[in-house]
Amino acid sequence: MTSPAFNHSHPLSPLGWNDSFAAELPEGSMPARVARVDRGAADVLAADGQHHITFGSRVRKAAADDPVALPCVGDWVALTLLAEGRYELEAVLPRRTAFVRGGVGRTSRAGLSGDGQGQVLAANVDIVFVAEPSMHAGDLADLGRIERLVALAWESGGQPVVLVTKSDLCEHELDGLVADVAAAVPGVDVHAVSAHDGDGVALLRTYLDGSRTAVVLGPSGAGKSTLVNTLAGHDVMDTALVRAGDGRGRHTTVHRELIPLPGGGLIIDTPGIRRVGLYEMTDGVDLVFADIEELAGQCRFVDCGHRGEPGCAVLAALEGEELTERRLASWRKLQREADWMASRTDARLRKAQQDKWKTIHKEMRRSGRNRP
Ligand SMILES: Nc1nc2c(ncn2[C@@H]2O[C@H](COP(=O)(O)OP(=O)(O)OP(=O)(O)O)[C@@H](O)[C@H]2O)c(=O)[nH]1
Ligand SMILES: [Zn+2]
Repeated sequence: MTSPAFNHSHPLSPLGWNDSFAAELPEGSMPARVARVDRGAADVLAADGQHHITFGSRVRKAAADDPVALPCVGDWVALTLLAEGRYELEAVLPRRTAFVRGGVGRTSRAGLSGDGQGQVLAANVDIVFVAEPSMHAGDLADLGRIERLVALAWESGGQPVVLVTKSDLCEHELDGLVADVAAAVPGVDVHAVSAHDGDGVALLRTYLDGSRTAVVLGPSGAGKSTLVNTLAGHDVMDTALVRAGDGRGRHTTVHRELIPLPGGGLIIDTPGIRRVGLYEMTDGVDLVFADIEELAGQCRFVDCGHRGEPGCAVLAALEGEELTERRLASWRKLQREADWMASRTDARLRKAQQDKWKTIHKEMRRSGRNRP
């Protein structure tokens, strides 16, 4: 990730504003960050406080063509002052990262274009905390679920950080568990945290240095709310202190989804991002399973299915115990899901699959195999 020169003196710096966004701001407009979106209108945080604003005609038109163009929480937007003295949302500045649900082609990056079906759940998220409880209903942390959510995090363009939560409840050797988790997500930081003991919480804050924006993904009961409340220093679901970049904000009780933290940095917390499952996932899967992808590249046959073909490097690694059965199965499962997801949205692939099935059905009719 590029880290543009940071202008600490700008009143919006605490909300994550930086030179790379500033370079995209249309002349004569005012920057603001979207804290919440509600049917054609948004609550935004600007240097002079919070505004409730409507979308301009250009934004409405773009969104009608492709919902991915709709402003979403975390977006940086350009406001223009209308003659009657109120602001209007004139443009969404290019997103650096985005969580996009469905409908986006393989080639589009960070939600910049779609096929008319996609929805952006959160934008400009720098850090994706993946929370997985150390113990879950008597079971140890679920590695498969961690792999899936980390793949999703890579896919968004953000940096994943895995948190083994509720570490105080771990009935096994915690260091061993953290090592197992780390082995499942090469290149990703893994930390044990406990909101109850406060263990690891200070470390979490360091990821938000430089006014970064984070989300917390994870299953129900992983302790996401507890962590967000701990970082916010209060119960964010009840009242929120609306504070503009310069600290001169007003106090309101509006529930916002973009939460500036007292220690610096921001958290985006929405029902959609909490329920994030496995959406479009292609690059992300490749990154989480970079080790297997590399092995697969060494197989004798380029189209090796790793199911017993001669010269298969993947199965050799399995035999040599460099690779576990669990991890190979997890890779196959996520790849199947990723292909299926892509096939739903990639019209060309969809057509190819239809043709394939047509051929198969034709074959079946010819051979009489579909008859009882
Ligand atoms: N022992 C222990 N319990 C915790 C910890 N963090 C959270 N809990 C408890 O775990 C339960 C679930 O925590 P939540 O923060 O509501 O979990 P969540 O991930 O937000 O769950 P959903 O809202 O269902 O998505 C609550 O009863 C918390 O008090 C921790 O570090 N240690
Ligand atoms: Zn192979």
